[in-house]
Formats: sequence, structure tokens, C-alpha cells
Amino acid sequence: MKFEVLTIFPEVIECYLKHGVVGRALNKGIAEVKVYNLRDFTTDRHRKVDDYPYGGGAGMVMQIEPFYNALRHIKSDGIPRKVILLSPQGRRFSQRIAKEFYKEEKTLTLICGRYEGIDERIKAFVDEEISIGDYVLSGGELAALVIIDSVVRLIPGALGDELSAEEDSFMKGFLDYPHYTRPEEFEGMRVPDILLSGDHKKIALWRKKEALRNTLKNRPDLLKNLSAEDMKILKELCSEINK
Ligand SMILES: CN(C)c1ccccc1CNc1ccc(C(N)=O)cn1
Repeated sequence: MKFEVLTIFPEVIECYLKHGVVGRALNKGIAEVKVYNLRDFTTDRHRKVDDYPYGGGAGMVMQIEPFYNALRHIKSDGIPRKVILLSPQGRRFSQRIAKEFYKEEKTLTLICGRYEGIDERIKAFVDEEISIGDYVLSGGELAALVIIDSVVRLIPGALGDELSAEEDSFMKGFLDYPHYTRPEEFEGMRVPDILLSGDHKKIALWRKKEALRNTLKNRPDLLKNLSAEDMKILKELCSEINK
């Protein structure tokens, strides 16, 4: 899986890519990220990337030319890509979309805006506009990193322990179950005995029930098309809560 990032702050992207799961995946060569500094695609002495907005108003707007020059340079290798603009106006990103991007196996070219945004004519060169959530950020870089991180985790071999990718219960559409590790007791708070029992069947059942409990509490909207087994656990849970 290949990613390309267009940004005026390449260091912001590069420093994140040195660490953790993504860092290891890049070192293993199962993913590749090329970061382009937009200023390298300017033609003036001051390497300007922004200008005053037509129609007036506060703030500056990013010019189209540097982005156009960068995209023309990048696309000159003729490899198929999906050019994505990160913006608050985009289609809402989700695990489902991360899977979509992963399966498509196209290079993802991520465009990061700053200032008040980018000249609207950028849309002529963009395949998709994506938002990571309903909030305004100072730049698209964090959103680009969210896309890279969530998609890289889907690549086989990216996560040390393969199972943890599958087990991400969010992948199965629910919120995650609680996790514990040593010490067994901390500040009077004990690890649930079931997790010390070694009874893997019971533990799996307990985890499913707790995932449903968390989902019911914080994201009831995710509780749709449940299997008969899950419905049974949910009913048990509700009768417990309503005791
Ligand atoms: C400066 N702004 C507001 C802007 C305007 C237009 C494009 C890019 C930006 C960069 N900022 C972003 C980017 C993404 C998200 C998101 N929710 O995915 C939030 N903010």
C-alpha cells in the first residue's frame, strides 16, 4: 500500500511515521509513504503557497498552482491513484471506508490544506473529499495521518499479532471490550475474576457481553442486525441492568 502526502509541514507527517505500528510497517516495507513539501512546487522566490481571498474577508487561501504543479509531477509516473482532499466538507471517514481504500489497492494521494482552505479549483484534480469528523483543524495533516494509520493497520503483517486486527471488535461493528493487565489489584480495583479463570470460552462470552454493554451505553446506533446469539446476550444484559 502506497501513500503520498502533499503538505507545507512535511516534518509533521514524517515524525509520526517513525513510531509504532506504522513505523514498523514502513520499515518492513509493507507500506510506503512519500511526503512532498508543497513549497518545492512554487515558482517564486518566497515560495508562496497562499494569497488574499477574492471577495475579501479574513485569512488567506492556498493557491491552486503549487498543488497543480505537485500533482502533475507526481502523476507523471502514470500509476493509478486516488487523490483525496482532507476537509471538514468531506464524506465522513470510518473503518468501512478504511477497508474500502485498502481493498482498492490504489496509491492514496492525500492533500493537506492550511490557512482558510484551498482554492476551489483544486476539486478538478481531487477524486474524493474526506472528513475525519465534525470539527475544524488548523490543517489537513492530522486527518491525513488518521487515514494512513487506520489503513496501514489493515495490511497483513502490519500488526505484530495478526489476531489483534481481527479481534478489533470495532471491525465487527461493536465498541471494544475492557482490557486489563498486571497488577491484579490496583488501588483496590481488581481484575474481573473471569479473566483469571483460564476458561477461554467463558472469557470470550464475557468479552462479547462487555463489548455489547459498552456499545449499548455509548453507541446504541451500532446495535443493528445483531446475530441471534448477540441478541440473546443483549437481552440478558438488559434484564441485568433493569434489575
Ligand atoms: C483550515 N481548514 C478548516 C480547512 C479547510 C479546507 C480544507 C482543509 C482544511 C484544513 N483543516 C481541516 C481538514 C480536515 C478536517 C476534518 N474534519 O477532516 C478538519 N480541518
